[in-house]
Amino acid sequence: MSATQLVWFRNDLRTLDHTALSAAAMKGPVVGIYLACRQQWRSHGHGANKISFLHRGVIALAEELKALNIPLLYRDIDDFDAAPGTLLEAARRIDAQALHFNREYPLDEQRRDERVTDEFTQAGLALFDYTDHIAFEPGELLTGQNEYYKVFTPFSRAWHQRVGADQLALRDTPRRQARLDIASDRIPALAERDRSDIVPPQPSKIQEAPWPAGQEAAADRLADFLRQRARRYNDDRDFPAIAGTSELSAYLATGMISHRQCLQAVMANNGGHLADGDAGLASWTNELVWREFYQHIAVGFPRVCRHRPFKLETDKLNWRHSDKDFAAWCEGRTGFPLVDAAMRQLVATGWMHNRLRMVTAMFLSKHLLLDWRRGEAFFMEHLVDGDFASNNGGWQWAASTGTDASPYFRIFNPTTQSRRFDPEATFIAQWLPELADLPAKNRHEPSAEQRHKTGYPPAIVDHKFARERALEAFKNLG
Ligand SMILES: Cc1cc2nc3c(=O)[nH]c(=O)nc-3n(C[C@H](O)[C@H](O)[C@H](O)COP(=O)(O)OP(=O)(O)OC[C@H]3O[C@@H](n4cnc5c(N)ncnc54)[C@H](O)[C@@H]3O)c2cc1C
Repeated sequence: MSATQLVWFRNDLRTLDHTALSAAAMKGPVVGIYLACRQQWRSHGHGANKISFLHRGVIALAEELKALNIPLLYRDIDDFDAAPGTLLEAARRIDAQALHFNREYPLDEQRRDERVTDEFTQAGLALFDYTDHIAFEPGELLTGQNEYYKVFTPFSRAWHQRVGADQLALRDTPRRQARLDIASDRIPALAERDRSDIVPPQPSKIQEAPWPAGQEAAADRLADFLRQRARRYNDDRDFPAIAGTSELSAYLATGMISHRQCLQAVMANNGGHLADGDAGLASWTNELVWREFYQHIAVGFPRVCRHRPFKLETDKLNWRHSDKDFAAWCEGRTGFPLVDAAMRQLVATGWMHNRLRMVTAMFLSKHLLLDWRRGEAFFMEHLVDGDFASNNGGWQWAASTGTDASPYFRIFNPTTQSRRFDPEATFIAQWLPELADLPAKNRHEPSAEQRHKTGYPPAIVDHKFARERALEAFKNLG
C-alpha cells in the first residue's frame, strides 16, 4: 500500500483546485493538518473578524475533507518556532512519508517554512512545496535587468504575456479515498480559549453573518458576481453606494477560493480572454493581477515586511504625533463625511470599498500627516480580508512611500471625491444617519449651522492648509 501523505493547510482553506492536495493525493492516502498559530495572528495584527473567519473556514474545510474521507488534524500553537516539531510529531504519529504545502510569501512565514524543511529533511521525510496562491512564483517574472518589477503596468504586461495553461489549469480534486484508521481532531470553539489573548482588540461585534465561510460560499459569491455585476464592473467599481465589486477579497485572502477559479470563470464568460473582450471582466482580471503584484513586492523587497517604506528616502518623513486626530479618524469623527462614512463601514462590517480605502488612507497620511503604519495596523485589526501584501501595498501607495505609489503631490480632496464617487450622497446617508435628512449637496459638506444642529463635528483640518503641509513635508525629503 502507498505511503500516507500529510497536507498542511494554511492560507488555502479549500479542497477544490488545491495544488498541494491534488499532488499529494496522487502519491497516496491523504491526512490534512491545520496549525492555528497565535504569533502569526499577532505578527500580522489580525483582529477578531479575520480570526473568526479563518476559524470558521477551518471548520468548513474539515467538513469538505470529510466528504473525501480525509481526516483533519488540528493543533493550537503559540509561535512559529513550534511549527516544525508539531508537524514532525503529527507526521510520525500517522506514519506519513511526506509533507505537502502551498507556499506563503510574508517573511516570517518563509522563515518558518525553511525551518520546517530543514527539520523534515533531517528526519529523512520528504517535503514538497508548491506555487498556488498566485500564478507565478516571486522571482519568475523579472525585468530585462533581472530585477523585480517596481511598477505595476510592465508587471501586468509580463504577467499576461507569460500566463498559460500551467498557471491557469484547475488542479484535480482528489477522489473520495478509502476510509483511514485516523480520526479527525475536534476543533475547539474560539470562545473556549482566552479571547483577550488571541483576539486583539475586540470589535464590539464580530461580523459573521455577512461572511459565511467555506468554498461553497465563495463559489456562490463568484457565480453571483458573474451573473449580476461583472459586466458592469468597469462602470460601477468606484461607487461605494453600488454593490459593484465581487466582495471576494476575504475568500481570496484565506484561500477559500483560488485565483485560478476566478480567472477560469472570467475566461468562461469572456470567450477565453483575460485582458481583452468584455471591459468589466478585463478590468476585474486586472485587480487580480494587482493582488499578485503586491505578493511579489513582499518577497522582492522584504524591507516592506519589516515596517519599512519601499521608498527608503520616505523613512525620513516627519510624521505628526496626535492620538486625538488618530482617534477621530478611527472613529469616523473627522468632519469629512465620506471619510467618516467609510471608517464607520469598516468598523461595522469588517470591510471597506476600495475607493474608500484609498480616500481614507490618503486622508490619514496626507491630510493628518500621521504615519501610514498606524492606519495599516488599524485596517488589519478590523478587516475580514486583511492580507499583509495587499494592505501594505495599498497603504504605501496612498502614502506615496511605496512602489508605483501615487506621486506625493497627488492628494485627494475628500469632498471632491465624495461628489464624484457618491454623487447622491447615498453612501454617506447610509453610514452617517445624522446627516441623512440633509439635502444631498449638503451631505457632502454640511454648513456650520447644519453641523451644529445635527451634532456632526466640524472639519478636523482645512483641506488647503493640510495639502500645503503635506507637500512641504514631502518636499523637505530632498
Ligand atoms: C489602503 C488599502 C488597504 C487594502 N487592504 C487590503 C487587504 O488587507 N486585503 C485585500 O484583499 N485587499 C486590500 N486592499 C485592496 C482592495 O481594496 C480590496 O482587495 C478590495 O476592496 C476588495 O473588494 P472586492 O473583493 O469586492 O474587490 P474586487 O474589486 O471584486 O476585486 C477582485 C479581487 O482583486 C483583488 N484586489 C482588488 N483590488 C486590489 C488592490 N488594489 N490591491 C490588491 N488586490 C486587489 C482582491 O483580492 C479582490 O477580492 C487594500 C487597498 C487599499 C487602498
